[in-house]
Amino acid sequence: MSKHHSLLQSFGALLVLDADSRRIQAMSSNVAVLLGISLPNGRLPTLSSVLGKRLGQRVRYELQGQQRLPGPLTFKCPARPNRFQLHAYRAGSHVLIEIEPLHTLGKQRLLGTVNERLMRLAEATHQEELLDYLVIAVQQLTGHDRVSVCHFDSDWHGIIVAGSLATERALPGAELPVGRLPDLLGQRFPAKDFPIALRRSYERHPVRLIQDVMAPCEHLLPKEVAVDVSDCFLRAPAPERQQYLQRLGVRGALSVAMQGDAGLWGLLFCHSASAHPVTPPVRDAVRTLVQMATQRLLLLRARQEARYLQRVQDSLVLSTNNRLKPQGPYQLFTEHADTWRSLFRANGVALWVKGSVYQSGNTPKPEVISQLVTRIEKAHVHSGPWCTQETAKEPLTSSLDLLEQSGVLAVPLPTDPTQRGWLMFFRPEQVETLYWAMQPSSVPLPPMMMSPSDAWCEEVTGKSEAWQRVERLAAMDLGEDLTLAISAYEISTLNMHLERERKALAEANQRLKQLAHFDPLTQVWNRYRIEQAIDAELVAAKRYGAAFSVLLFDVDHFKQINDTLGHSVGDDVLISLARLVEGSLRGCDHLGRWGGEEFVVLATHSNMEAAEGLAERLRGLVATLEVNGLVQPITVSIGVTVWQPDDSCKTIIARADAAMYRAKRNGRNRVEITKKALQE
Ligand SMILES: Nc1nc2c(ncn2[C@@H]2O[C@H](COP(=O)(O)OP(=O)(O)OP(=O)(O)O)[C@@H](O)[C@H]2O)c(=O)[nH]1
Repeated sequence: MSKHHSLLQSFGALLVLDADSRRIQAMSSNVAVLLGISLPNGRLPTLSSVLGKRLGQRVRYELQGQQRLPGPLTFKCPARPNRFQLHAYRAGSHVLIEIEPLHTLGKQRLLGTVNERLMRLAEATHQEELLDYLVIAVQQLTGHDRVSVCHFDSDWHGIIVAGSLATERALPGAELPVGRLPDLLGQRFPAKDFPIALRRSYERHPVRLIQDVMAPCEHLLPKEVAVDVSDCFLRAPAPERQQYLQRLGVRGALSVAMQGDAGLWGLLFCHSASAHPVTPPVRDAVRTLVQMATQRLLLLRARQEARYLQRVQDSLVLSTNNRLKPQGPYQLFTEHADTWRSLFRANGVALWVKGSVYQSGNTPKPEVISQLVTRIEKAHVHSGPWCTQETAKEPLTSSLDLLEQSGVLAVPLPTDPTQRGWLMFFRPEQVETLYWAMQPSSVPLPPMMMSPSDAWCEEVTGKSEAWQRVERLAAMDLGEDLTLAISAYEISTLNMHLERERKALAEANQRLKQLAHFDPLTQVWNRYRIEQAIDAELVAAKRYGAAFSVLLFDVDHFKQINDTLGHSVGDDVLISLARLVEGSLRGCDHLGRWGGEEFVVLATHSNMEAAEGLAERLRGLVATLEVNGLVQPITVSIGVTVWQPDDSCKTIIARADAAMYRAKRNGRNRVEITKKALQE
């Protein structure tokens, strides 16, 4: 325990009891004076002689099994006109009772004032308005010379973001106003002014009141009792804190922590150049106002961030739009780069996808962007964004020629498992002048003496504006959306290729089928296909007894046509004949080219009589055929047979063939039939 911990500020008194809250084991040296009681010489008084029997019992009773009393208790001492308030709580193996005098300011009136101010705070719609109102309200309540709100940045430097000064009061007859402290608005305090121990202590005890930095301290008597008074309101400020406040010209101080959702957001300071008493109700009221304002502040910031994220969300139409009409990275980039630049307050944006670089605004050269991608890709393996606001000092970027860009925010796009894409935003250098109220370690001592009210000035160069947490979050959202959009495009392109290939395959299959089943010259079934059809008919006939017939016909003197008029006329004859015959058949009958100038007709559901009739009809039809260059009529000789049980394709064709030869032998241009099975 440091030495100053056994010293207490004189505006209140402290009693140290045993763990049962029965006996006083130590107390501050001012108890008798503060409460107006006389104490026995040389030994410690009883608790009831200091607090009265009833109050002592109450404290003991209410602290049983508890760490602290739920709230302060007030009491009166017969020798004093005012009332007192006490806080009781446990500290190690002791119970501590802190006693403070209550002044005569009407509590009721204070409550009304505080309520009215709370209402006003709750109505604030902007951070600036809220904090301005807070400092004015607190200043009016406490009457300190200067009330300021100090906000911590990510390096724990403090910046004064709101301030209120007392309106100048002149002493009667004096020319100069009293209690003048300089305005600190916009000035900074270095992180070393807020060491971690100090910040921790604010987290435990949000309120710190020092009524008079210079006031002599009260000792704890007897000194041998080891008491931890670090939780005490009344603990005396550490000597270094005292010196610090004195350097600031401050004698009376009240400070209240503003606790954010991620640690200490800032502090509210009340400073006076002279000693400044603050009554417990006022101190509690300030604490309530600050807490309320902090809540409101967090809410306003959360709303502002939500609005920003919503704007980013609204710009994320890519994934839905792109599903309907997929766009490639280039189109997406050209369409949206301007919006992205404005949302991320960047003056350049670049997209790197599979070695291609798309750029908009002020960006480094494409080859530099590619180099940067290679470096980040190696050094930054996780999926979050990477950023710097000081490219010249950042090892990854310091040797790259990023032109005037000092800030980079890069978001990985996992479009491909082996090679991620990157979306990058660039911000230029933003030269900034910082005013330090207390000298930071980064600024050398000023060349000339400065008055305490002057600030140290620091010119910050080589840095861009910082990338806010919400901007980094939004960039991740955008990165995910863009990844989806690019993937959708790649999938649709792949599908298009697949579809094209599928069509080509289907066409090839179709051609193959054509080649396998159709005669290339006449486009009627080929021999293979007509044999298949006859086989199928044979199976059906065997099972159901449905008779069918086969007609085999051959063009008469076809050789002569070829020889006299040429092969191409011969081809034309075969083509025209096949078309004519096929066109005249029933849907259930089939024509096939058997070979050369021989054709087969498969007539289903057909007996001999019907088949003979069909053959005669075809013979007559063929005779009407006219072919360019041919004078004489074309005739055919047709052999007809009908299905017999135990037929095979071979036997039925052989019978038709025999009939056809008979037709040839009997003078051509005629129909012959073979009814019975041929003799082997
Ligand atoms: N132009 C053409 N001629 C073919 C085709 N296939 C076979 N030929 C010819 O058809 C002729 C058939 O002649 P032959 O078997 O002697 O029969 P033909 O001259 O019709 O006499 P008959 O059948 O006895 O009336 C041959 O000269 C074959 O070269 C073809 O695809 N195109």
